[in-house]
Amino acid sequence: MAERKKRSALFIVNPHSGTKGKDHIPALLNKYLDPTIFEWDVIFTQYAGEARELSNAGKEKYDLIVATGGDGTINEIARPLLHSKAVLGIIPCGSGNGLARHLGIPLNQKKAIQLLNEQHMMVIDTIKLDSDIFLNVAGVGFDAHIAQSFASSKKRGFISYAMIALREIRQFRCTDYQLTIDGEQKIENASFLVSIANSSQFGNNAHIAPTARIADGLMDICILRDFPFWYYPILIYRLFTGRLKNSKYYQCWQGKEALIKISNDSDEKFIHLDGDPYPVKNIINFSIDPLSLQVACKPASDR
Ligand SMILES: Nc1ncnc2c1ncn2[C@@H]1O[C@H](COP(=O)(O)OP(=O)(O)OP(=O)(O)O)[C@@H](O)[C@H]1O
Repeated sequence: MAERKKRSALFIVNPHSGTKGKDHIPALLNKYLDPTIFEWDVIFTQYAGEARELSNAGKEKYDLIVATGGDGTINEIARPLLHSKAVLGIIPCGSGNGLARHLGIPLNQKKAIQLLNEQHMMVIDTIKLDSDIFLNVAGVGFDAHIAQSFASSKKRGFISYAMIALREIRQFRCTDYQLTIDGEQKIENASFLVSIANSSQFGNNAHIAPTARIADGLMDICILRDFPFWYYPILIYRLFTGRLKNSKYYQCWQGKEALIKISNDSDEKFIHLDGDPYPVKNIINFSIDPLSLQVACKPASDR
């Protein structure tokens, strides 16, 4: 009987992501990835941006390209894979793991590898802005400000992120944003942040868009208005329990296109895309790219 052709997989490991070491990943793959289904290569990145180059070079050769890192690593690897035949896999090793959590991919690395053996996948939306894309959440305001500080911090992980947020909250100044969704103007006053969400959470179960669906052809556009300092603990509680919708400082819309205009006198310098900071322009145009990426995940009934 003819032997079934094996699926080829490339594991791209970001040693810089999250707080845990990654040296054990090749041994874990040897132990738990099914060699009757897959043949595979493993590459550790040497610098930021290399994951994207490796993914681009590998997308014709490999059936599956697996991001072994956090949302920033996933973003880099996914960019060349849009509308291609290659499937994105995820072994969550980041600080927040927002997309993996949304998709129900186990945070346990052994279980995440075993899930790849099951060969389930779904097709998800992604969101475009100029020449960039993101898969999970992007935004301007406080979260972009924190993303910038976090990127230059030597320590990763949730505790480091939370410490930076606590330090920065007191001196942070809100900005005036004009927000237009599908041609209709929604707000033009001060906001603490504006988030564009494809999935429901930033990571670490911080649900900025609790009802967002990742394959519905829509993005969720959420704002948090300026709030008094005493409200901060209540906000954190609502964020982590998926109850932001009940807050009078929160509003969320859905749409296919969104335009954010940042006021000229703002000192806003960054936007974050999947948690990584980029220089921001005064006018940002987002549009949904429906069902543009294949991702290995649990069957719908198990999510
Ligand atoms: N070898 C490397 N050296 C330094 N930085 C790297 C390297 N490989 C990738 N990077 C960069 O590391 C950054 C952080 O990675 P990533 O976002 O995956 O982890 P994280 O921030 O800890 O997790 P999360 O995004 O889930 O919170 C990314 O911007 C990525 O471009």
